[in-house]
Amino acid sequence: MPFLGAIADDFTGATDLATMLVARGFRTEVTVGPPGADGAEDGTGDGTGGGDLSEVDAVVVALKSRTAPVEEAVADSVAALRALRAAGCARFYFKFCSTFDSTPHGNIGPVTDALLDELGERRTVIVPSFPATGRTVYRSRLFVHDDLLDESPMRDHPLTPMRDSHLGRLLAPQTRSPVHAVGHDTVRAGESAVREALAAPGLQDGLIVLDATTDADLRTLAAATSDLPLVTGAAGLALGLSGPQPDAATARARSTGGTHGVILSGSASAATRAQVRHARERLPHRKLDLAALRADFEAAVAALTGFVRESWREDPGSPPLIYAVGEESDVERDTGEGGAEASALVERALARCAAELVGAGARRLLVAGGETSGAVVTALGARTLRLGAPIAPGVSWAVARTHVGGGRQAVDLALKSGNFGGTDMFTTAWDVLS
Ligand SMILES: Nc1ncnc2c1ncn2[C@@H]1O[C@H](COP(=O)(O)OP(=O)(O)O)[C@@H](O)[C@H]1O
Ligand SMILES: O=C(O)[C@@H](O)C(=O)COP(=O)(O)O
Repeated sequence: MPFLGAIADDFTGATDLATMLVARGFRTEVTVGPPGADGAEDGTGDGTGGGDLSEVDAVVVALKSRTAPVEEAVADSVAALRALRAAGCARFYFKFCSTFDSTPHGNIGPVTDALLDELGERRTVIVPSFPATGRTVYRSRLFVHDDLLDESPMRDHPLTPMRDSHLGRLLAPQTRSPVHAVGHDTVRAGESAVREALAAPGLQDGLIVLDATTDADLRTLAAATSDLPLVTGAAGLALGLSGPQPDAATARARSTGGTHGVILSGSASAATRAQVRHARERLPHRKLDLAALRADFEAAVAALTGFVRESWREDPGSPPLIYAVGEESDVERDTGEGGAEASALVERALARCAAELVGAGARRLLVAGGETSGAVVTALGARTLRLGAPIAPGVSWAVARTHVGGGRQAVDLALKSGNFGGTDMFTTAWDVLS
């Protein structure tokens, strides 16, 4: 029976948090949408990602709510919370992005307010820090490696441009709750000091931004907030939680053992572009040809899947790469029709390739990019992912039960956030499966 229920505002964020939970000894399942909705539990209980929730310690609901209209994000998050409570969860975690991706309208503030209302609670903490991926919070300012958030590449994010780094100022226009802060001096002084700070009469109501610059700080914060029914943050805070399994190995789902692999990258992030360039030197690869896809979508997809099948025949040990962006200039930047059309076309093409290739025998899929991952998981008809071997901070393999073309197939699937992973991830991720 799950104890911890989490709500993640995007797909890669869900597997990021789930990666951390498995490392902490929680058998963890990611559900696409609320558990129980649309057949999310298929009741097979066969350990391939479609089992019943009595076999897991934590459930992470993957939503697509980060940039959805506020009302939709709130409604989806509250529905997820209700489903998690109905599944037996007693503690809750709202996972948002470690770069606090949001606009002055939301969605982090309104969703947090709504979850508190639903639980009948008056306060929670805000902890985006995740030092393993370079995100730290000091005096309420969010850093991305050496840069303040608003001086990092997030400054020019197309959907959620982050033009401030002060979490109190970012949150205030989004929430009807008062916003407070507990600074790093208190956090460094340890769990009792933080508990004492949180016990202050002025902090019984509202959203409390907590500083953290190291993993040790996050362990302190997790311990000091263990009695809060709801916490919020990136995945870092979960490193201070302790699951019921004796170790991570016991908590992990076993790989399907399938062989043929493929990498599908729709991400335009700097980290992914470096991974693409590294892989191009070492793996069979094809770049998506947007003109060809526009001219004859079916023929262009068939050419790509044909290339992958041919690569498998020639060298079954080298997973081919299909990618959209190798250099920044590959992105069609038109803000009007052209840009929207290009990104939708790329998502549609990679999603179709994924479905066709699983039909053709692909059993290990590494997908780069949050939006891309959402499109691929949807095309594969996967309703649950049972987390397995870790690849890098925030990225793991998972066992997904796919429903493609009337057939059911368990595959190993890794969803990589654009910003995560070392340069050699596309060539080394497979090692932990074998
Ligand atoms: N050449 C391109 N031109 C325009 N949009 C593209 C191009 N290649 C990929 N995209 C789109 O960019 C978006 C990337 O978002 P995502 O998959 O979340 O990864 P990331 O956030 O790491 O860039 C997707 O919608 C994808 O379809
Ligand atoms: O917390 C994080 O940074 C990630 O889990 C995450 O949410 C990243 O989002 P995308 O870069 O849009 O995949």
